[in-house]
Amino acid sequence: MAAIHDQFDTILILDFGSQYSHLITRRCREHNVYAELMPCTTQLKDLNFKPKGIIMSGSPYSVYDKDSPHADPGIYELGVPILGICYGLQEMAWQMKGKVDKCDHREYGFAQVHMSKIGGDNASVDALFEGLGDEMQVWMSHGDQLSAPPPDFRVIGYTATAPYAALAHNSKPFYGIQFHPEVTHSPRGKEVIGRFILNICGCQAHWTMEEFIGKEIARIREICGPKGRVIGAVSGGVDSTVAAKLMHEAIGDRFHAIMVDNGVLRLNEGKQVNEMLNKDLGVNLIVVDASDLFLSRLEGVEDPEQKRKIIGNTFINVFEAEASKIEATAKEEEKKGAAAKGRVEWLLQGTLYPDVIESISFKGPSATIKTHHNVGGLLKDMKLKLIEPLRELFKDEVRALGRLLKIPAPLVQRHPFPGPGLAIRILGPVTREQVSILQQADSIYIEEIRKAGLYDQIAQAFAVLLPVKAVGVMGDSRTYEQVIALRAVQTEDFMTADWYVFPAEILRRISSRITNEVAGINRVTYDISSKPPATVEWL
Ligand SMILES: Nc1ncnc2c1ncn2[C@@H]1O[C@H](COP(=O)(O)OP(=O)(O)OP(=O)(O)O)[C@@H](O)[C@H]1O
Ligand SMILES: O=c1[nH]c(=O)c2[nH+]cn([C@@H]3O[C@H](COP(=O)(O)O)[C@@H](O)[C@H]3O)c2[nH]1
Ligand SMILES: NC(=O)CC[C@H](N)C(=O)O
Ligand SMILES: [Mg+2]
Repeated sequence: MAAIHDQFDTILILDFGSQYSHLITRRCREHNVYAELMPCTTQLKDLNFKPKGIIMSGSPYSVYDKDSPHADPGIYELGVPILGICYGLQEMAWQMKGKVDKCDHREYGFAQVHMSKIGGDNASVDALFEGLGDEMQVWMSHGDQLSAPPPDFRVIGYTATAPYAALAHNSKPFYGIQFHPEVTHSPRGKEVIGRFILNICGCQAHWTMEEFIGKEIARIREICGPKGRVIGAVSGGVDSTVAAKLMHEAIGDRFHAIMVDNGVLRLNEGKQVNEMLNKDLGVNLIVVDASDLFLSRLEGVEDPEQKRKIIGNTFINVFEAEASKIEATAKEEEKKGAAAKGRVEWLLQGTLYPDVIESISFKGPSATIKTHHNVGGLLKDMKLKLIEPLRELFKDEVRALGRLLKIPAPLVQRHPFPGPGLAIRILGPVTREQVSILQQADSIYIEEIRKAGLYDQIAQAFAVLLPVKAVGVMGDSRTYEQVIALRAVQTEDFMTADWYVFPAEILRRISSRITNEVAGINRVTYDISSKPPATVEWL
C-alpha cells in the first residue's frame, strides 16, 4: 500500500519540544511540500521512509544539560540536507564539536540579521538567504548561543549580539540558524524555509489538496478491497463531513454514516444534517435518536468531566449497537437471496493532524484541562480497524479539501461544535427544558451573526446557559429568570483565543431578541475573557 511518503516528497521535522514546532510543519506545507513532525528521539532505524530533508526545531532545553534530548547522530550520514533552528542549530553545533554556552544577554524579541558575503562585497549571500537582501528582521528566543562554531562551518549571518546567528557547512548541506523563521514575527522567515526545502533539498511542490484527493481515494479503495464496508460517526461538523464525503467518493454505498441525536444538539440539527448529507452530498446517513438514553444518564449530573465521560461512553454504546444492526440486516438480506455483502470491517475517524501532534510529544502528556470526548475509545472493545483519511491534515487543509469535494460553503465554514454539545454549555444539570431554552437563544444569536455578515470572521460563537437567576422587569412586573452568556472568539488554532469585538448595535439586537423571544431568560451578558486564562467552552 502506498504510504503518503511514497507519494509526496517529505520533510522530516524533529521536535525537540519547542512551542513553535508545529508552525515549521505549517510553513513547509504552505510551500506545498509535505512535512511531518516526529519526536526528536526518533531513531533512524525506526523510520520507514527517507526524508528529502530534515529540520530540527527549537527546545526549552539547553544542549549541555545532562538530560537534554539529542538527535540520532545517524542523520548526518543520511546524505540529506539538515537545517537546525535555534536549539536545532545548537544541537548540530554541539554534536559536531562546536561550543554552546549560556549567553550574557538572553535575546527575546526582534533582531536584525546581517547576511555575510563570503569573498567581498560583490559576492552573493548563501543559498539559504538567496534573494533576501543584505539584512532582515527576525525574531529570537534564546538564552544560549554558540561561542565557537564547529570545524568546517562558515558564518552566513550575524546579529549585533550573536556572531554565529547563521552557519553553513563548507561541503555538506548542513545549516543552522539562531532565529525562528517559522513565526510570523520573522517576516521573511517563510522564504528562508522555502529556500531550504525547495532549493537546497530540491523538494517538488506537490502537496496540494487536488493531488491529495486522487491519491487518498485510490489508497482508501486499496485498503477496503472490493467488498469491505466502513461505518463512521458523523456529526455534521466539518471534519466528519469531509471524511464522509471522501469515503463516499471512494467506496459509495459501502460507507455507512451514523449520526447520533444525543439530545444536546442545536435547534433542528439532526434534521438539517440528515438532509444535508443524504440529499446534498448523497452520503448514506442514518440518524439514531438516542436522546432519551443520553438525557436519562445525564440526569442530575453537574460535574463537567462527568458529563463528558457519560456522553463519550454512551456514544460508544449506541455506535456498537448500530454496527451490529447493520451486519444483522445484511445477513437477513442474504438469507432472502441478496448478494453477499462484505463485512463491516472498518471504522472511519475524522482525526486531524493537531490531534496527532498532541499525542507525539516526547515529554509525555501535558496537564489535562478537560477531556475532549473521544471516539477513539471505541477501539478497545471493537474489532473494527481504523481508517483516518484526514490524519495528516490541518483544519484549513480539511476545509480546502471540502471545497474541492464540492461540499457547500456554509458547511465547510461551519464553526466547530463539540461532541458533548449543549451539555457542556448548560452549567447546571441538563434537562429537556434547559436544552430547549439554550437551543432557542443559540439559534437567535447565530442567526443575527449571519445576518450581520460576521459569521466567517468569527472562529466560534455560541450561547451558554447559566444556572443562576436574576431579577428583571417586564411589562411592569417583576421577573426572576435565568441568564444567557454569549461567547464569540477569534483564534488560529483554538490553543489560544481572543474574544471578538462586536459592534454594539449587533449585541443590542441579539440581547433584545433573546430576552423578548426566549421564555425563561431576562438577562444577557457577553463573555470578554481570552484563552488563557479562560477556555473557549465554559465547561
Ligand atoms: N452527534 C454525533 N453523532 C455521531 N458522531 C459524532 C457526533 N458528535 C461528534 N461525533 C463524532 O466525534 C468526532 C469528533 O467531533 P468533533 O466535533 O471534534 O469533529 P466534527 O464534528 O467532525 O467537526 P467540528 O470540529 O467542525 O465540529 C466527529 O468527527 C464525529 O466522528
Ligand atoms: O469534539 C469536541 N469534544 C469535546 O469534548 C470538546 N471540548 C471542547 N471542544 C472544542 O475544542 C475547542 C477548544 O475548546 P476549549 O478551549 O474549551 O478546550 C473549541 O472549539 C471547543 O468547542 C470539544 N470538541
Ligand atoms: N528557542 C530555543 O530553541 C531555545 C534553545 C535554548 N533553550 C536556548 O535558550 O538558547
Ligand atoms: Mg463537532
